[in-house]
Amino acid sequence: MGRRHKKSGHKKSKGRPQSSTEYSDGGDEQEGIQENDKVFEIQISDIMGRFITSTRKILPGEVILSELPIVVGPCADCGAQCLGCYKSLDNGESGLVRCECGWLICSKTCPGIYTPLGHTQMECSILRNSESAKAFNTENLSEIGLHLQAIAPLRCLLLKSGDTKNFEIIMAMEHHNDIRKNISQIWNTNQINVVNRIRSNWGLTEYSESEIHTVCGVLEVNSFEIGRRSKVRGLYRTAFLISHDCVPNTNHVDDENYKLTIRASKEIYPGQAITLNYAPTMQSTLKRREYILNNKFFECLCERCSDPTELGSYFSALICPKCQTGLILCEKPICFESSWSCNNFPKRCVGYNMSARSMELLLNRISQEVEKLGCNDIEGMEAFLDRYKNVLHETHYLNFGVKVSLSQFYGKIDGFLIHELDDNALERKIYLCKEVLRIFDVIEPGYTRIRGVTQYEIHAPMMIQLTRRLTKKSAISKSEMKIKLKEIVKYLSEAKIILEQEPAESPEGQMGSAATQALLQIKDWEKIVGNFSHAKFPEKRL
Ligand SMILES: C[S@@+](CC[C@H](N)C(=O)[O-])C[C@H]1O[C@@H](n2cnc3c(N)ncnc32)[C@H](O)[C@@H]1O
Repeated sequence: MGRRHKKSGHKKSKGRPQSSTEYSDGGDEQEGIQENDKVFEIQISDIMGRFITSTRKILPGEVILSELPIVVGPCADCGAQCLGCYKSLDNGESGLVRCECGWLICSKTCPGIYTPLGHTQMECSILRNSESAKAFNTENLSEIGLHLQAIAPLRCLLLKSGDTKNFEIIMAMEHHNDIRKNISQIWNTNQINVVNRIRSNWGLTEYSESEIHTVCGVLEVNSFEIGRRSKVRGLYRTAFLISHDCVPNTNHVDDENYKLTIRASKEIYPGQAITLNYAPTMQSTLKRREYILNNKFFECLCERCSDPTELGSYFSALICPKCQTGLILCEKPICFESSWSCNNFPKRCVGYNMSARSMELLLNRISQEVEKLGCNDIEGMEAFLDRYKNVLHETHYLNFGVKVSLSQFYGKIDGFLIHELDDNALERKIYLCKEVLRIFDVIEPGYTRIRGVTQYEIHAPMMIQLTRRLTKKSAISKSEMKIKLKEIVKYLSEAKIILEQEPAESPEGQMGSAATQALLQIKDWEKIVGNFSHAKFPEKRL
C-alpha cells in the first residue's frame, strides 16, 4: 500500500499567495461575503496544490465562507433515491412514482423537479430520449443505485454548454487521474457504471471518455457529503480548496438549500492554513490514513498522524499484555507496515512486539464485536468496555466510540431515562461526558457539533444530582451549590452558542433551543442560593 500515491504533508507554501481577486476561477464571487470581508487567500504548494490560509485572526464560530453548490447529485454508493429532492426510496413508504423520463421520484409534486440543483428539464429530456429507464427494473431498488452513480457526473458535464464558467472551475479541480487510472477497482467501475452508461447507453458521445473519468475524479476528491435525507454530494466553487488536517480548525454545516457554511472551530492565526478533516475523526491513525489514501489519494503526514500517542489521546494504544503497565504504540505511525511495541521497553518490560498485520487482525476482530452492539444496549456496551479494559487503552478509538454513544444514551433509553438513573449512573454519564470533552479538545478542538451536544448532555445529570442532594438534605453548602450551578451554566452557554449554528429543525438545532430554555430556568436557582455568577471554582491541587 502507500507506494502508488504521492507523498504529501503540510509543507509551507512555496509560491506567492494568490489573493481572492486574483483567483480567476470565479472564487471572487463568494456568495454572501463582500470581497473586502474575505478572511482567506489562496496559496499554492508543491505538495498540496491550492489551499487557503487566513488573512487575519479568525475567531471561533466566525463564518469563513458560505456558498451554494455548483452541482448536487446522488453519492456513488447511494441506494434508490428521488432524482429531484434525493429522498431515500428504500423504505417504500412513498410508493413508486415515475417522472416522465421514467426515473423514480418521490411524488409528482416533488419540489426538486425542474430545479437547478435537482432534476432539470434538460436532464429529464436526455434520460427520456435515451429510454434510459428501460435499463432498470424499478422493483429492484438496489439496482437503481448503480444507475444513479452516473447522475452527478452527468450534471457536471451538462455545465459544459449550460454554464461554461462553472464547468471550467470543475475541470480545474484535482482529479488524481494519474493515480486513479492505476487502481482498477475504481477506474473499471467508473468505466462501466459511468463512462459507458453516459456515452453508449445515453448516447452522449460529445463527452470524451477522459472528460467523464475526470469529472468522476473531481467528484471523488472534492465533493462534500451533504443533506440529511440520503447519500447526496455537492461540489462547491471555493470550499473544495480547504486542505486536510486530522486536527482541523473548521467545521461545516449545510442547510435545506444545500448551502454550505464553513466556520472556524478555534482561533485561526493570520497565515495559518484553514483546514478540515477529510477522514472520520473517531478512527485510529491507521484507519484515517488508509481512508485518505484510498479516497483522496494522498498520504497524510499531519502532526496527529506522525505522533504514536496521537497527541496524547492514546487513540490507537493497547495495554501491554506482558508488563500490563506499558502501552503498545506504533513505532512509525506514518508507515503502514510499521510494527508496534511496548513503550516500557527496555526499562521494565522485556519487550513486546506486534506486527502491523497482527494488529490489523486484532482490531478487525474487536471492531466486529463493536458493530454487533445494539445502539440501545447500554449494558452490552458497558460489558464490552469491561471485557477489553486490560487490552485497549481507556481512550482507544474502539472504546472511545462506545463511550461517546454511552455519554448520549444514558438518560434516553427505556430503563435508563434520566430521572430513573441512580446516583452511580448519573455519575457515570457525567464522567463519560467529561472524558469525551477532554479527548475532543485534543482531536477536534473548539466549537464543534460534538462538543455542543456533549455539553448539553452533561447538564441534565448535573442538575439532577444537585436537586437530589438538596432534597435528600445531603450535606451541600451554598457555596458548593453555587460552584456547581456556575459550572452547569458554563456548559449550557457554550452548548447554546455552538448548537444555535445548526439548522433549527435538526436534532442539534433543537438541542440549541433547549439549552437556551435550560439557561432561563436555571436562573430560578438564584432564589435559593443567591447570585452564583461570581462563584469561584476551587483551585486544582497539583
Ligand atoms: C479537495 S482537494 C483540495 C484542493 C486541491 N489542492 C487543488 O489544488 O485543487 C484535495 C486534494 O488536495 C491535496 N491535499 C489536501 N490536503 C492535503 C494535505 N494535508 N497533504 C497533502 N495533500 C493535500 C490532495 O491532493 C487532495 O487529494
